[in-house]
Formats: sequence, C-alpha cells, structure tokens
Amino acid sequence: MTNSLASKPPARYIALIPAAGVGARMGATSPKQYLQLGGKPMLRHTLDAFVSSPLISHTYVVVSADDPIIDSIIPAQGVTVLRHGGASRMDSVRNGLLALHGILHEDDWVLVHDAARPGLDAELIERLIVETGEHPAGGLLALPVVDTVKRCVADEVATVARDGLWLAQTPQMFRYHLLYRALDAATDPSMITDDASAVEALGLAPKLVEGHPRNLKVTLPADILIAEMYLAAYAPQVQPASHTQPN
Ligand SMILES: Nc1ccn([C@@H]2O[C@H](COP(=O)(O)OP(=O)(O)OP(=O)(O)O)[C@@H](O)[C@H]2O)c(=O)n1
Ligand SMILES: C[C@](O)(CO)[C@H](O)COP(=O)(O)O
Repeated sequence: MTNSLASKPPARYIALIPAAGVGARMGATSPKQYLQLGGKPMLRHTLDAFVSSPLISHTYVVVSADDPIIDSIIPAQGVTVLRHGGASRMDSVRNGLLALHGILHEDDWVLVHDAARPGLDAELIERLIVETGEHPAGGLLALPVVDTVKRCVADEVATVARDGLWLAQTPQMFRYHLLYRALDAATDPSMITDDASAVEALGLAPKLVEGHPRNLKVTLPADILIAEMYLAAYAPQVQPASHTQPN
C-alpha cells in the first residue's frame, strides 16, 4: 500500500490576487488597480511584493475577461493571468480557485490579497505565513480597532464596544481545499466581503495576525496620498547610514 504521506507533495504558498474591480468609490476614469502610485501601477506593487518573496511559489491574478491593461504591466516571471473576474470580489476569488482546480494541490496554502492594497511587502507576507503556521482554519492580517466605533441606523446612534474588534486586511491564507469548500458553500456573496467570512460560516476561526497601516486598502481618493506616503517611507532602497526606517 502506498504511504499516502510519502506521496503527498510538500504544500506550497500560492498568491491569488482579485483584480477585476472597477473602483467605483475611487471615481477614476480607469479601474483603480491601474492608477499610477509610487511610480508604477498600483497592482504592480502587489505583484512585485509576491514575486520578491522567497516563500511564494507562484502568483495568479484574476482580472476581467476583457481587461486591456494587465498584459502590459505584469512582471516577466512568476505571475499568471486568469481572465475569470466575476460580479463581486467573492465571485472573482471563487472563479480563480475553480480555474486552478487540478493545478493546485489540495493542501497548498492560498494567500488571497486585494490588488487595492499596494503597501504589502515580503516582511508582512512572511509574518502572516509564520504566525499562521499550520492553523487548520488559516489566518489573515488585521489591525485592532483604536477609535471608538459607532453604529448609526435610521438616525439611531449607539457605541459599539471595541474590545476584541479588528479591521480585516489581506492577505488572508487558507488551504486550497478549505477555501474552495467555503466559497462553494457560500450562498449570499453580499455577506461574504472577505475570504475569512466564508470560512467562519463553516464554524471555523481563522487566526488574526497583526498587520500594518501601510497595508491599507486604497478605496477613496484621499487614500492615494496616504498610500504614496507609506510607499515612499517603506520602499526597498539603499539608505544612508543615518536614515532610520519608521517603526
Ligand atoms: N468584482 C470584483 C470586485 C472587486 N475585486 C477586487 O477585490 C479587491 C477589493 O475590492 P474593492 O476595494 O472594493 O475594489 P473595487 O470593487 O474595484 O472598488 P469599488 O467597490 O469602489 O468599486 C480589489 O482588488 C478589486 O479589484 C474583484 O476582483 N472583482
Ligand atoms: C477583503 C477586505 O479587504 C478585508 O477588509 C475587504 O472586505 C474588501 O472590501 P471591498 O468592499 O471589496 O473593498
């Protein structure tokens, strides 16, 4: 009898970038993932981060079927385009996973990362992978809430207790078989605004790993200046001896 453990390939870390949005809240004339930021298209920052990470075996980017820009901005190696964008972020991720059926191994780790988060770097990728470890429910970068939170419904305002509240970032990483099953079981895409919520709907608890404000999602016009500032501050560059990186 073949020892199934011996025949199992070692699990890889694979990046999957949903990049088929239109950027309606940005109000730009082109999809925000292609806006110039820090000297290159926003999406290219994310692709370069994953290609530069020694932990990532390959990167897949999910774009709209008729995306006219992607082929002109992807790096020469390490990235494959999947023209399977869907009507929602969840649909784009699910379509991407479906397209990789038979290509990825069941136990491969899939790191799903928004194209709209250009501040990701190899250090944050490593932090997520190391701190998530083999956690069966996966993990995600997130930031603890530091402001008071209000809920306002029909002019009724109430304070939401913030202890234990976190703001989810990406990447969010899960074994391929788990994320595939979780998104396949999801019935209402409007309730699944991140990948972890689909896994939670199965009754599992992904691990929260502290991210960084530089990993913000560029959603509104005001986010561009903030993203540019962080990209300038954290860009990999040769520093004069006296320069100190911000904490
Ligand atoms: N149908 C969609 C919608 C979103 N995304 C991706 O999901 C990420 C996070 O979504 P968001 O920030 O909401 O981007 P948009 O949907 O483009 O923005 P908006 O909601 O303002 O239109 C982005 O990288 C976006 O490209 C996607 O792949 N497919
Ligand atoms: C996945 C996400 O970035 C986690 O905070 C967020 O849910 C994406 O939301 P969006 O409305 O699709 O930008």
